[in-house]
Amino acid sequence: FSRGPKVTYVPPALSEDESSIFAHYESGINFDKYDDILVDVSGHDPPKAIMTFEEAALCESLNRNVSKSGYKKPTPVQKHGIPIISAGRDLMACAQTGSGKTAAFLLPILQRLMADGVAASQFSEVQEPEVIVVAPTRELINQIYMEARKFAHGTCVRPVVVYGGISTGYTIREVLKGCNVLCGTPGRLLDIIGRGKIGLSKVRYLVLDEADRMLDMGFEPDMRKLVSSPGMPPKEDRQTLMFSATYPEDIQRLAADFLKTDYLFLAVGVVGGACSDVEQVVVQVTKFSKRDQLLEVLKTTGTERTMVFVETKRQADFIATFLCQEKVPTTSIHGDREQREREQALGDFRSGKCPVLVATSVAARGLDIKDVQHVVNFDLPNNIDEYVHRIGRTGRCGNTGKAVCFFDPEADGNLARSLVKVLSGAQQEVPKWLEEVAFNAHGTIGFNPGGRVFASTDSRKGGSFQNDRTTSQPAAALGVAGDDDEWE
Ligand SMILES: Nc1ncnc2c1ncn2[C@@H]1O[C@H](COP(=O)(O)OP(=O)(O)OP(=O)(O)O)[C@@H](O)[C@H]1O
Repeated sequence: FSRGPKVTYVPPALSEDESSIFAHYESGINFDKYDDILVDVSGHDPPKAIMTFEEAALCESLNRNVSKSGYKKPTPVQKHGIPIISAGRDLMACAQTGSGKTAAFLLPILQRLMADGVAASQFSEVQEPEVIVVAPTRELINQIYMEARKFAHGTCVRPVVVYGGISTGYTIREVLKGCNVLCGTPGRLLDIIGRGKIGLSKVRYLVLDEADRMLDMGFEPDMRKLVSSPGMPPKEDRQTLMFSATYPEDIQRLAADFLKTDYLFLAVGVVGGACSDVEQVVVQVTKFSKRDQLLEVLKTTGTERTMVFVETKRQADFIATFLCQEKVPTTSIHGDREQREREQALGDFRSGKCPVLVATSVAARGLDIKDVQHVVNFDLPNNIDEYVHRIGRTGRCGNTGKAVCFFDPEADGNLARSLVKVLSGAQQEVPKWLEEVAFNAHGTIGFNPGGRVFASTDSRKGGSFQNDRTTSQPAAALGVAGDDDEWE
């Protein structure tokens, strides 16, 4: 697993200060509208949803941590997901970006560990975690770890995080101090397991966040390796939980290999639908006009936090340099930057020191950053699901946001049709010219811009997917992650 020179980076020690552990932003004006979203639970005998956190019957310390986090009532994925997980069922859950999927799995898992009196083992040469959480990028797994650390605060349960780009020696020392909830990116996780530092026989929960990404061609082999690692309980003897905002149908089918046959499928809203709290604007551009138009957009957005997505690592550096020259305080994140730089960039963006972050798709999924008002798709991804994740960096937790996308008919024609569908599915205005591009690109058959575009459907129901995602192409083949970008 070691590529290039030995990594020595050790992340700065985390603050033990409660105000920093529980720092959070407020839910937005549309938080209560979550209640209006249609929810579909399919599969045999699903447990009843809860309406309040009290009904989740969390232990005192978890309850305290939930309220210190500013959570007053559960979001739909939490209302349904928490009792499903507490009932011991396997779950494939799909809910829109920013709607609280992380707490939906962390809370019932931590509750079970607490109820069973699980306590972090003392230092030991082999650690045996009860929970394994995997996610596709370093920054995302770190964020999930921070959430786990927050909810487990003041309890005996110890979460640990492992990911590429930081010193392996340091990582192993952290694991050996005690580890109940092991959060990791696949490569580093398998590395540490392969070194004999982790025993898997006590694993009760396996969580795949951004599950469709974890099971596409890029990561599927790692996931198969993980579940067939020595000691890992078979799916019948563990609980497997999958979360994402998007689920191509073929990935759903493949996911079933990892789940018990009676798993429940939870769809909050339309599978793969964009969050309607994000205002989406599509601007027609040419390859040569993009840079000026970006400046134009940034002028009107001022210093509000903006993420600019580009296709390649080179392009990310290039645009970030260009913006700095234009006196826009900008930083960048992509797979060629060292981990120290990536964390610094994210930190500067989070704190507002650099209000503009130029990113490849490495930052498209899961990142939850306060006050991101704008997302600009300077380059469009080739895959509509990736677009949905990218624009979901704004408009989170009932807050509103705006996404501007530059559409170059020369280069982006293949996305026109699915973009029209996503726009209309989220009740956004569809420009006439875009409809025309979509129409010309694909002819009339099956083209239905105004109609219902996505079925929120469990693939077991068979064939009712009406979207373009019937085959998920691997991120690498599509250039999703900025062609050659590395995810973990
Ligand atoms: N019940 C709640 N009340 C208030 N805030 C909440 C609640 N649940 C989650 N949040 C907050 O909402 C934000 C978004 O949650 P989270 O990151 O889990 O979303 P997500 O569904 O995983 O999104 P993505 O698809 O982008 O990964 C976080 O800041 C989280 O702390």
